[in-house]
Amino acid sequence: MNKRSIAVALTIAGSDSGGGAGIQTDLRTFAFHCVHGTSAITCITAQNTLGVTRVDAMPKEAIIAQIQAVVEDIGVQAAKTGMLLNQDIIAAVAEQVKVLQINNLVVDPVMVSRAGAQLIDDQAINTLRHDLIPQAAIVTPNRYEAQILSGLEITNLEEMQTAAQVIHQQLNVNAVLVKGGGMSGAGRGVDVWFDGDKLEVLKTEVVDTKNTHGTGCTLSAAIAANLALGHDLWTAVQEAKKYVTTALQYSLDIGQGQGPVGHFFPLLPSRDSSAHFS
Ligand SMILES: Nc1ncnc2c1ncn2[C@@H]1O[C@H](COP(=O)(O)OP(=O)(O)OP(=O)(O)O)[C@@H](O)[C@H]1O
Ligand SMILES: Cc1ncc(CO)c(N)n1
Repeated sequence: MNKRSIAVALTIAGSDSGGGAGIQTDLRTFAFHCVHGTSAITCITAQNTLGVTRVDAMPKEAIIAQIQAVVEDIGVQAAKTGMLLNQDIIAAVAEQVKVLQINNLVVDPVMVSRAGAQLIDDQAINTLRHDLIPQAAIVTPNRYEAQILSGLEITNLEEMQTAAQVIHQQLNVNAVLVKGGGMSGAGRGVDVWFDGDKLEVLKTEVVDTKNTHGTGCTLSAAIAANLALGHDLWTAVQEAKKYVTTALQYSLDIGQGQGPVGHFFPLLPSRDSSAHFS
């Protein structure tokens, strides 16, 4: 049998039982980019469109074993991290990224939900800041995470731009994308990129939907997928931004709360960009 060559990406993240964020969304995003998805599960959330009802952390040895099993045999061209939950897990992941020399790492610093609730404690944030983020090709904080990482309040586009520059400098990270999903008014859905050279505003149309669960995971997974395919970082970010916008246009109206973004649009018989699933 012929061996086919395919790009491989790894997601190090939590499981979302509702299928809208975390590992489930990451693997779907990889698949729809024609990238083979591998995973290291950090925690199991009991979650649906209404929220998270329980979180169980995986033992750190199990997380390390998953990463080693994938990288030492299969190898990965890119990776992303999502929900890492606690300091022990963050430290273990940071150590593996270093030892196994995982390149093209996208760090989605999952710390605060879009609604503004802090998900991990201060010690964990410190370890994220010092041990993991400096190893990233790009870090993708949302508005609230960018506030924590920069120490600045963010209420408008100008403050997003300042925060991106401060994070770049203070955390010694290659590139920063401050995401504007949590902004109101004209800033909603506008992201800011800074790589120490170019300060860019990424803008697509605002999608008017309540079903935005998994936008951050989809964006970071799509950046990783594009990096695995060999695109440069700036191209990967632009492509990923377009991808998440389309996924929002095809978001799924399931459950009683905030439904997830939709990844199935390439499979639909007739694509109507104004259509939402219902
Ligand atoms: N209504 C919207 N219209 C257009 N783009 C949006 C909208 N909501 C979010 N986005 C985009 O989705 C991407 C993810 O940003 P967001 O700020 O939602 O991340 P997050 O808070 O990490 O997401 P999550 O809800 O998965 O935790 C960004 O590119 C953002 O601009
Ligand atoms: C498992 C998981 N990862 C990330 C997020 C952030 O959207 C979430 N809600 N759940």
